[in-house]
Amino acid sequence: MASFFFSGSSSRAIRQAHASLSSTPASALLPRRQIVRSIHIFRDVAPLRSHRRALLLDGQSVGLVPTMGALHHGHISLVRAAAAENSKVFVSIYVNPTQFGVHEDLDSYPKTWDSDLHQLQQLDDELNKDGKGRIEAVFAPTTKVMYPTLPPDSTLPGVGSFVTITPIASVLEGKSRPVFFRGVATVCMKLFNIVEADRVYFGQKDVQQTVVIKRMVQDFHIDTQVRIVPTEREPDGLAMSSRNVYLGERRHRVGLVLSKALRAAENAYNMGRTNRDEILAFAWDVINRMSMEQETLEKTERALFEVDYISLADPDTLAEVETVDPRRGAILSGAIKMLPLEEGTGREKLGLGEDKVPVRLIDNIPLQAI
Ligand SMILES: Nc1ncnc2c1ncn2[C@@H]1O[C@H](COP(=O)(O)OP(=O)(O)OP(=O)(O)O)[C@@H](O)[C@H]1O
Ligand SMILES: CC(C)(CO)[C@@H](O)C(=O)[O-]
Ligand code: BAL
Repeated sequence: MASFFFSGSSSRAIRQAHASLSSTPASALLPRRQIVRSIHIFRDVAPLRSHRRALLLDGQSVGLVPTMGALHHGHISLVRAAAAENSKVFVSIYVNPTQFGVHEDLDSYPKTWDSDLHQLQQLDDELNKDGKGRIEAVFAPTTKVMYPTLPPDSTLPGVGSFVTITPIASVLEGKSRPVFFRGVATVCMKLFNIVEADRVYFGQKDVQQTVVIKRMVQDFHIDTQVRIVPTEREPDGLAMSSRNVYLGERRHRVGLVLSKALRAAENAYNMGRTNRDEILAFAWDVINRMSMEQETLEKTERALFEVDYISLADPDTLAEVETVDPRRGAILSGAIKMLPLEEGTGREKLGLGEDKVPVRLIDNIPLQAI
């Protein structure tokens, strides 16, 4: 049975974390004496580093899974992938302010610390039984730890030490979220420097993030290998995402339009089409039909959405392509914004925040090279 061990934290942080843990039914179930092993929780850099150094001297390999918490099956699949090829897995949980624009959802970003720890603990018990690598540590830094000299700045051009990767970071997601990839690259550079992992794990769901991180690792000669793990989906096809907790059943059902549209375009490619307009027409057909259908419904029945982009792009540069070269493949991706519900019925299952929070959904499908 795994348990948690607070390593090198300030006493206040320890008390807070214990208070948080002790409120979970899971921690109440932990046996009092039979503690076989602990997952370390680090809040600061120095104790993590000395622990990491000991692992290095002991010949252990380390995989890092960066997250913003609110863990779901997508995150769990990343941890599984890390445990399959490293003896020790570090999971970071940190909601990084510099990747949120000033009007974005930093304040409402879901935080589920107790459930996150519980899931990691359960997974670690399972990994132990299967003889796989183990979850060694959770790194949950404070913002003062991550941004030690200046408070984090989400404005442009902004004040502080930043990593910028251009032009990849300015297209697609970067166009709508201009500070996003600067924040992601900056915090990942910090995490990579702190943990010095042999391998780092990212989800295909955030495809542009994977391209930015791979480029950063290459250009800055960071000594780690970047692994990309396939997108985990709900049974109906919706890509799992922490923000999905804000989708009630109506917005969830309508939000499926994105994965369906991308799937239709993928089918067109698989049937031999390579021309951009022809492939994307299949996606737009699905979207336009859903959009028109929603507009004809009553406010109590519909869920409106806005399309940000539907893209067909090169897998390495994310530059839009006119024709897919089947030897290279391509990335089909899209983003839509689910608008708040206008009127409820009083009978349907609502999401967190009663479906009043706008939700950005992103998804992508790699078109395979053949
Ligand atoms: N459905 C998924 N399948 C595989 N990996 C995923 C999935 N969702 C997220 N990840 C990966 O988990 C890592 C941490 O992501 P993050 O904590 O932001 O969760 P998220 O679900 O992407 O949240 P958000 O709602 O903010 O997009 C990233 O590498 C991300 O790509
Ligand atoms: C990589 C990451 C943890 C950086 O904050 C975040 O962008 C995410 O969760 O995908
Ligand atoms: N998964 C990427 C984090 C974000 O959207 O803020």
